[in-house]
Amino acid sequence: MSKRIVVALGGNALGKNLPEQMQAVQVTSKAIVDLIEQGNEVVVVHGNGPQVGMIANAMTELTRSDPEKYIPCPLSVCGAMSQGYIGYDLQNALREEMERRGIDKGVATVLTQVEVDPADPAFENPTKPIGSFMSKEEAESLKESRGYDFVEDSGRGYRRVVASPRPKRIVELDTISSLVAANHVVIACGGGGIPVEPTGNHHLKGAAAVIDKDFAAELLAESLDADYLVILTAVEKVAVRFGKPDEEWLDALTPERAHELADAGEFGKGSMEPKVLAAAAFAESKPGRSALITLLEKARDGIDGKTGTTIRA
Ligand SMILES: Nc1ncnc2c1ncn2[C@@H]1O[C@H](COP(=O)(O)OP(=O)(O)O)[C@@H](O)[C@H]1O
Ligand SMILES: NC(=O)OP(=O)(O)O
Repeated sequence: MSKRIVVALGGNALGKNLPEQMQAVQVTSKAIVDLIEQGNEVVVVHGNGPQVGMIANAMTELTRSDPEKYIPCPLSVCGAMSQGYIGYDLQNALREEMERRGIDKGVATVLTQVEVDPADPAFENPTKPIGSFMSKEEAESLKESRGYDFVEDSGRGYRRVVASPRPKRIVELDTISSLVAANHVVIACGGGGIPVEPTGNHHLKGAAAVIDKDFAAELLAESLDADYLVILTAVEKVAVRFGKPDEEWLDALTPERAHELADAGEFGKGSMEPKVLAAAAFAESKPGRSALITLLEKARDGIDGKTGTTIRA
């Protein structure tokens, strides 16, 4: 039976540079078009951690090269740039894959703003890893020279961390909804959405943050009354005791169990934890809704119930 599916794609699944991204979106598009071919309505949300970090770094280098000539670029604008260039590649790869399979559907990227609360405590406690992975020494040197915060990210190296407030409202929701209703494939809320704060006079002010795309995808899935939230990442299943000799991969979780395990610190902060919490929130938001966390290449098998971790009430 056809379902409305919101697919959240990990930023790390999009490659580390432009040529890698170009290749990665081919694989990604095959997985997504598989779902479209089965008759599902698909809305795509992508991450931007590595990409927004790279853009912010490039813009900072530019300003440092000539502070008279180049003014600093806000993180919200770096987020907007990442939505544009990831959307550009993803939109083209999806269009090409659909054309190859004879699927006649439009595909559009909606530059999406997402409201956050300026009083969100996340602004005082940066947790969102962005940019490339680096050694402890490199991280310490950048902390010293630029004042950035760093964290060790799930055994893969050190990464800069920035504030990651919870998404409150999707500004362009009506536009996204109209495109979905008109049977288009929509790419929206990229990088969790451009974080903005309402000012009370119609202006939306960019916030210095990167929203977690799993939480934004959850909000979008609820707002569009989707049936299924599919979070595609670099592991096939969620684990307990992840990376330890007695690691155990999980086929299924209830939202209650997901919360218990998150409280026990089983999931990487800023990596697996937001995915599990977003999946649990969606599964408990309305009877019949469920979520899946799996490997990008296994999306179809996951939806067919053959793999992945399913979160269902
Ligand atoms: N308990 C866990 N189970 C599985 N993976 C985990 C767990 N804790 C941390 N991780 C890490 O989280 C990663 C997924 O997060 P991340 O790479 O940030 O996602 P994204 O695909 O959105 O970029 C996995 O590849 C794995 O290294
Ligand atoms: N914005 C965001 O959540 O990006 P990642 O998926 O790359 O972490």
